[in-house]
Amino acid sequence: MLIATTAQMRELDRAAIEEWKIPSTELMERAAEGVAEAVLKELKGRPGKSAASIFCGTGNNGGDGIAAARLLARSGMQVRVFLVGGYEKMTEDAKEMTRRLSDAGVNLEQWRPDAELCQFVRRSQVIVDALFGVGLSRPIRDPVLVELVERINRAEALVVSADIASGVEADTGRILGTAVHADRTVAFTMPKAGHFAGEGKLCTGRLQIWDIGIPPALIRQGTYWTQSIDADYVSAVLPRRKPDGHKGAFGKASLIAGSVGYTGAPVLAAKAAVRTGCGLVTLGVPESIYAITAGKCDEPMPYPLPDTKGQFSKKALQSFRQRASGSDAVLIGPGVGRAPEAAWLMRSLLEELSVPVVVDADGINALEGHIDVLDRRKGRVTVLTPHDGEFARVGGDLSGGDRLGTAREFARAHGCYLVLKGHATVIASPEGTALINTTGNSGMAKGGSGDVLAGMIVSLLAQGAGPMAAAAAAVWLHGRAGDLAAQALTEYAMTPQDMIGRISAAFQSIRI
Ligand SMILES: NC(=O)C1=CN([C@@H]2O[C@H](COP(=O)(O)OP(=O)(O)OC[C@H]3O[C@@H](n4cnc5c(N)ncnc54)[C@H](O)[C@@H]3O)[C@@H](O)[C@H]2O)[C@@H](O)CC1
Ligand SMILES: [K+]
Repeated sequence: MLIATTAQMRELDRAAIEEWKIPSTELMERAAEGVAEAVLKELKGRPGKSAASIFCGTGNNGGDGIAAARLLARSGMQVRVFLVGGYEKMTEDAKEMTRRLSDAGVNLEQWRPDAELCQFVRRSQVIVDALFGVGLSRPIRDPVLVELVERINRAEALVVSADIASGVEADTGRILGTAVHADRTVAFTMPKAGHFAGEGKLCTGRLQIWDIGIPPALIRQGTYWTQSIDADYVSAVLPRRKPDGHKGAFGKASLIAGSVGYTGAPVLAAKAAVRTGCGLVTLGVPESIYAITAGKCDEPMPYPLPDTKGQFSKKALQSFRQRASGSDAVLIGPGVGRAPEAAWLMRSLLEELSVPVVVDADGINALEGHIDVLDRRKGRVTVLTPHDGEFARVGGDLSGGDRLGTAREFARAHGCYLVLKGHATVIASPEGTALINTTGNSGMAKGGSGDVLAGMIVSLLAQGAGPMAAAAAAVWLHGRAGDLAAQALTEYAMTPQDMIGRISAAFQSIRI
């Protein structure tokens, strides 16, 4: 799904109102219909037997809530509508909705956490959160608001957020102060990054996009730099398989991985690469672990490279050149260790390889203090796959909490493709585009999971996918395989090996 920025949302609303002469109150009424419909659809009992507490801020998000309250009252629900903030601060449209509400016989009440109101909130089956939308501009600090957000989050009621969970920064997914944890979010016109990225994802609940009547022609005019990755996206970008292709037609991936102490990483990466479809997977490992690696590999082709004290030595470079010539894509780093010669090898490979290179784990660590090596690859394809710790080692600063923005900046500055792994993995390109993944679970946060992903990415690159396509498809399929493994085995017990076994089922869940 294409993701709009708050600036783009404002521009769409403005153009619809000023250029297309669509009354702003009409847009607000449509937004309210979306919220009311979501509430009524989810309601367990009959509307006449149900109560809703509707919390409204003073901006237009609050206006949406006030309008939704009228629609819910009309359905027979017992609604009480609470304004949080001063009446005089309300926008004109929100005031207009207040008049319409009062014409329908419902009053807008000032929120105060007294016993009687709190009692009503406690017995409400539904809470509508219309405190802040894309206009949230600073952290929520007002004690009345902070207490209210906590109250909403403690409540048993179904919580439906209008546009975005209040407290989530729409462009980043950061929580500003505190935030509502919604069960459902009805987002207007287009999704925002905050629905998918960072902690915002956890506050969103089930997301629904609701058309409020912005002309499609206006929406099409925009250039959207961010997208979420879903099954349709993956099936669109996956390299097609030629019916008459032989194994050479599906690419050769060369992996350089492993050390004494890390014998699993190379095998996991290589097996995942095979499972993801490439024709040939070769795997260079330090001599000391060759025998054990060979014993674990059937389809991938392992070979020994010179090592010293169990990690690659400088001599491995020459041997790798001979073995890996003709590769379509290379993966370096899983489990290679951090000894100086192994790190030197990682950097030397980056300097000389002209084919796409995926740099994972200790391959990334080898760039600590040597980021110039990465910069010199500008123009060649490099996919870096750090988790937060590795990202920090190469200068990625996540202290601001904006994973999306930070990833985008890094990719642009260093001319690489960045796969910033974690909850809602972000992928950023040197051109400034970014993707946010929607699959995966905490059962994947286990050693070996990253090796599987790296193998999947290099496999797709070898098959001819572009770097964004390869990264996006691999990340989504990897998460999907993880979700399927969790369903079958629980997040506790599932292993990266189990995920490799479910890559096939992940493929089956998309149109191919
Ligand atoms: N015509 C439009 O522009 C439409 C807007 N719509 C709704 O309007 C929303 C945007 O409305 P607004 O731009 O009025 O913004 P919001 O309603 O999101 O909030 C802005 C208000 O909150 C205040 N505020 C921001 N951060 C605060 C904080 N931390 N503590 C206390 N107060 C804070 C601001 O000063 C401002 O008064 C959208 O998310 C959507 O829900 C929809 O009604 C559709 C049409
Ligand atoms: K909201």
